[in-house]
Amino acid sequence: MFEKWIHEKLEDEIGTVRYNHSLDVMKVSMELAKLYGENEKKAALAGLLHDCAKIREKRKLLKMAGEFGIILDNVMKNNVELIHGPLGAEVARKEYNVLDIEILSAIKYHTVGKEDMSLLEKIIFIADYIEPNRKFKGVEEVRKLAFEDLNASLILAMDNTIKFVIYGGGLIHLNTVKARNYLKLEKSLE
Ligand SMILES: Nc1ncnc2c1ncn2[C@@H]1O[C@H](COP(=O)(O)OP(=O)(O)O)[C@@H](O)[C@H]1O
Repeated sequence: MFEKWIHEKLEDEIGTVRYNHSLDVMKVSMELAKLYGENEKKAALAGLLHDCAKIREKRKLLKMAGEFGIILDNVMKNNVELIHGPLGAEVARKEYNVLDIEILSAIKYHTVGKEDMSLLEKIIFIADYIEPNRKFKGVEEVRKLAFEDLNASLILAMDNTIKFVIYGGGLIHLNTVKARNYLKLEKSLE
């Protein structure tokens, strides 16, 4: 769907398993875009590139974040895996020539979310959570809900993630708390 070099570079950078996950996220993102009236091509590109900075080596991740001038908050310093969102937006812009700020923002916030998310941000967040190879407990319910009530599916996914992180003794990213609270308030006004 996109130029061959994009696919080749992506697979080379993040490995075949992550690349295949990205293709699945791309497909689900397009389905959701069609259902909820978002631009399918934008959803496809954001879905494809959402993990473009998913680098395993902690040192390389931190080095790149430094080079791109990304300011790390305490939660990101504690769990460097979370850096791949904001770093991904920078990599997508500089290395994959993505200029669309809505796509870049969807990549940036795909793991932790943010307060008052756009439709595209919501779609990429939930597509990453429900793509067909995700097998964890509770995913079925979120998967079903995503096609019936997008906001409700996001709340459930965020609740699950918050519980999962607490269970593992980790730090919850504040964006996720803000995103969840905003969605809950929004829902109560529906
Ligand atoms: N909102 C959050 N706050 C803190 N940690 C989180 C949050 N969301 C995800 N994490 C943690 O960050 C890591 C990466 O998450 P994610 O990118 O969703 O994983 P995956 O590799 O399955 O795509 C996981 O270990 C997860 O526990």
